[in-house]
Amino acid sequence: MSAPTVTSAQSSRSPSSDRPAGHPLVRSGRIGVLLMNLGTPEATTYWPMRRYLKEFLSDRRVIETPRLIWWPLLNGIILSTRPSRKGRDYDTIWNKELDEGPLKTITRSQAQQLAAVLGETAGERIVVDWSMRYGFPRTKDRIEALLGEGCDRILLVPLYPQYCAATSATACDQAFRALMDMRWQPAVRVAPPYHDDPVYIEAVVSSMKAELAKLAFEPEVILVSFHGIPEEYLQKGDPYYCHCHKTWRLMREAFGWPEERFRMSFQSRFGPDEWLKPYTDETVKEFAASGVKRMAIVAPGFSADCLETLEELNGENRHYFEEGGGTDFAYLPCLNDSPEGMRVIRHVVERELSGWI
Ligand SMILES: C=CC1=C(C)c2cc3[nH]c(cc4nc(cc5[nH]c(cc1n2)c(C)c5CCC(=O)O)C(CCC(=O)O)=C4C)c(C)c3C=C
Ligand SMILES: [Fe+2]
Ligand SMILES: [Fe+2]
Repeated sequence: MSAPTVTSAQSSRSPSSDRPAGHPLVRSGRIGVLLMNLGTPEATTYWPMRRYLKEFLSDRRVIETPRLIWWPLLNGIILSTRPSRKGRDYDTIWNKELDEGPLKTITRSQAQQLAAVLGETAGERIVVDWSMRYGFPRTKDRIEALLGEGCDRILLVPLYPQYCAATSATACDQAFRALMDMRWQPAVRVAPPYHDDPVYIEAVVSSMKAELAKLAFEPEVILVSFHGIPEEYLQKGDPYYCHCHKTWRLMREAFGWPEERFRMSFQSRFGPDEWLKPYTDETVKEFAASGVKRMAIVAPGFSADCLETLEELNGENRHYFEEGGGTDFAYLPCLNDSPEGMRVIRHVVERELSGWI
């Protein structure tokens, strides 16, 4: 397990002069910032993969199918076959040096870099940490660590530009569950989604332009791919589709390309239900079938590269395009811990800390 705490200082203040004899000393006066992402398996072998998928796919925010129907499916066919198959996919993108998924490596680096920049202005007052909704580091453990560091105010930052109950809300649920049995709860704020924030749009577009400038070809079409969700979640009121659509529209306007050359799609369909359309894999196959030879793909909904981008987009979908007759395929990386990516995280965090610092 990793040791994730990233602190910009070790000391804290306590209201000791107001404390009667015998009352326990609780450190206070500092502000915690918790970057929260999705999570990744601890290893690519069967049992760690199974534990990760079981935790993920048992989340009612992710799978809303009635338990009576879902449990036999999950514990029967899904958890006996998917761990090995997906473990092989994770093997292709695994960070061998640190023996972990790239999502973890990148999220840790984002937290470390954020701690460094906030430390320059706020000194010892701010403590930055990071946690995962599934697997490790656990949100509960990191919130307890922040309290131990003297944080009586915590800013929760779900690292999802577009809000979705299956990602942003479940990350917050996990944090709120940790607070439920605390006597002295910290004051808590939640950073809102940033799908239409000009700083985010500008960062995504300038990062894309820089990546495109490195290519030996100009794509005929750019596909903006977002992680999908079941269609039904949209009908039930989830704003995710609208957030994705707005991000795509603002990116296209900033990019200045017509709709036919700047397309949008949804990836990672799971199970037999209808998911948000158009599907990424079908769109890529259609491009190739209609004679497109050069394309680029980008996934602005992911704040860090992961299985869904490195393997599914840059592996699987590249293969579909080339197999269908395409000649040049470019995957444009996520913002990650790049200067543009850190500019976005810092901007969101500093804005949401206003009044606290
Ligand atoms: C089955 C339902 C799923 C929903 C709904 C869903 C929504 C959703 N997920 C992300 C971001 C990521 N998902 C990742 C992997 C992943 N997603 C699902 C299922 C759903 N996701 C599964 C089962 C998996 C694991 C891999 C697999 O078995 O296919 C990841 C990658 C994590 C990594 O370790 O690299 C991310 C990130 C979003 C943004 C989203 C809805 C908006
Ligand atoms: Fe997912
Ligand atoms: Fe996938």
